[in-house]
Amino acid sequence: MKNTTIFKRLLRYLKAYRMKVCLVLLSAVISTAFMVLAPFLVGKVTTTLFESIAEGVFYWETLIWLLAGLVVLYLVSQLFSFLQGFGMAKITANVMQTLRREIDEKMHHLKLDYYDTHTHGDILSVITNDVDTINNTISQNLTAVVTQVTTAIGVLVMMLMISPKLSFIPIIMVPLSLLSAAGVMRASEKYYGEQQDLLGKLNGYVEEMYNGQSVVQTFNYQERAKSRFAQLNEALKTSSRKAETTAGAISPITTLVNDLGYVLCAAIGCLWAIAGKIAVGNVQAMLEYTWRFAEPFSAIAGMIGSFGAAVAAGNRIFGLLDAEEEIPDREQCVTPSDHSGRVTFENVKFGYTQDHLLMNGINLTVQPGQKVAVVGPTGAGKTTLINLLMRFYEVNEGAIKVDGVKITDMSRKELRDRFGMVLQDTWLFEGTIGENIGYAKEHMNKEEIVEAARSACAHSFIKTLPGSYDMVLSKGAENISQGERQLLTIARAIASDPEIMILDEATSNVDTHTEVLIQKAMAELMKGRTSFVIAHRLSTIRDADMILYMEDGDIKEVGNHEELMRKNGKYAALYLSQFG
Ligand SMILES: Nc1ncnc2c1ncn2[C@@H]1O[C@H](COP(=O)(O)OP(=O)(O)OP(=O)(O)O)[C@@H](O)[C@H]1O
Repeated sequence: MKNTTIFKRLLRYLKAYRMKVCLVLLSAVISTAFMVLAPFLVGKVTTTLFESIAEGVFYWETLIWLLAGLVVLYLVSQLFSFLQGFGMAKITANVMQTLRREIDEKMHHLKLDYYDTHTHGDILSVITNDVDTINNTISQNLTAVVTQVTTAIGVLVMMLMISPKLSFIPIIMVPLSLLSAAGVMRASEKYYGEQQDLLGKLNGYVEEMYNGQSVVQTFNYQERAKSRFAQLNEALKTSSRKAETTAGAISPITTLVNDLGYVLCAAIGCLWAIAGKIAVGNVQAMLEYTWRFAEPFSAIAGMIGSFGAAVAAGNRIFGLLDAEEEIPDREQCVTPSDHSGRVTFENVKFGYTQDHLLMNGINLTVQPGQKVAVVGPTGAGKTTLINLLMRFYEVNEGAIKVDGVKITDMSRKELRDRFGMVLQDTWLFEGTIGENIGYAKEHMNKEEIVEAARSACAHSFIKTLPGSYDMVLSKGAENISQGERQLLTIARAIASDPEIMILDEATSNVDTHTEVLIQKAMAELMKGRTSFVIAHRLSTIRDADMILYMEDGDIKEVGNHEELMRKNGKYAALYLSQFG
């Protein structure tokens, strides 16, 4: 996306507050203009004092008026500066709230492949860091640009009013200092680029080595790891030193050029004052203005970096906001009258990418209450079958029906309400055990929660935990064991009482006793419901009503265990490879 397009889109968010933005900018202009007038009045005070001393008459009245004028100037300037800051903070807070709301809303409608192609850290960084970067740029730099431009114009006007000839010195010196700074800046940018690259490499290396500490030790890789780290660290030190020393020269160079201009202005001003061509106070005011004239230019140059960061952040935010969305639900959704849990696949074709079909025409009918086991080697398409059933992805051709209605004709909520899922990846949130079980359904009472836990064989272990159902689970439920986590997710699924269950590899990584408990709980969960079980361990699915053997995205064999064993095909080979 072009930088100008990003800026225009960002500015569009301010459109809703255009009146307020105008008032804020007007306040910034007024505050700065009053500030710019101050040195002129201070100069007048000096001239009056000088004349009083020279003439031996003290001009009290003029002095009091001038000082009172100064107080008013400062007061008005600070008042408008406060109004500007207050107004801008309110506007940016509202704009950021809108931006975050839009991102959040978008995330609920994104096509699932967005999550496949972007890491969680990346998406999180958009909603936090990138929005924050925009926030800082709008709140700090937008008004600062106006303030600095007003200052530059105001100071220039004042200098030209006081002494057009003396004004030539700062007018020439400022661009000269900026040009010399630009040369040094280009050199330092190169070193900064190198530094960022090396920093990225070092971070990546450290992460890899620390995460894989046990592997590093197993392979006795410590010494090589240390020497590689030392190499990267040394290179980073050199490029950081070069970047910092070059960048460090910018400020002394520009200050020196501006200081020379200042001295020149002072020398000429003094000579002219002695010759009576200019009032003493005006020389003082000119010196002050010379000083102030350089400031806006270096401030704006400093802001260019932050505008660059805002453009990069905007690019990422709009990249997310423009990402393709899932197809919306139909306006007139159909609600199946039947709640039996019948599932059919009719000539379903599907591919994750346009140019490659994974499934080439799946046909399947599952009767209500049947237990279907899906087996096959890794990458066979077992998870994909479930993803399509839950409508996480859209089929390319054909139709999937639940209780006689195409899933594309139902609302997603209606469809997903009919399903319960117990996955290997047990998702539990920070909260009490009771809340986690009750999450399945609104307004569950304590008895219903305990009943669900009993059916899931989870009640007895929950009773032994400190706090029982009120025990608070930590993030990722790290304070209970893997098996206990699985029993809790089964209890939650039982509590939700869905008509179709999906169970994915729920019994891995647990001890034998817990595995028996989990199998009992799962049997309870599947009772009277249509269920799909994805299992690698074939012992658990021998009693399935239907076994689907999948390979390369298609169903190669269908039947119950005895039928498939008699067939002596791929399922039989897989079974025999596990049980001899
Ligand atoms: N999000 C995705 N984008 C692109 N390709 C994918 C995606 N998910 C899976 N695939 C590919 O589709 C094929 C089927 O994957 P799937 O996850 O359904 O297999 P699986 O049978 O569940 O495997 P496993 O037993 O290892 O979990 C694989 O070749 C896989 O690489």
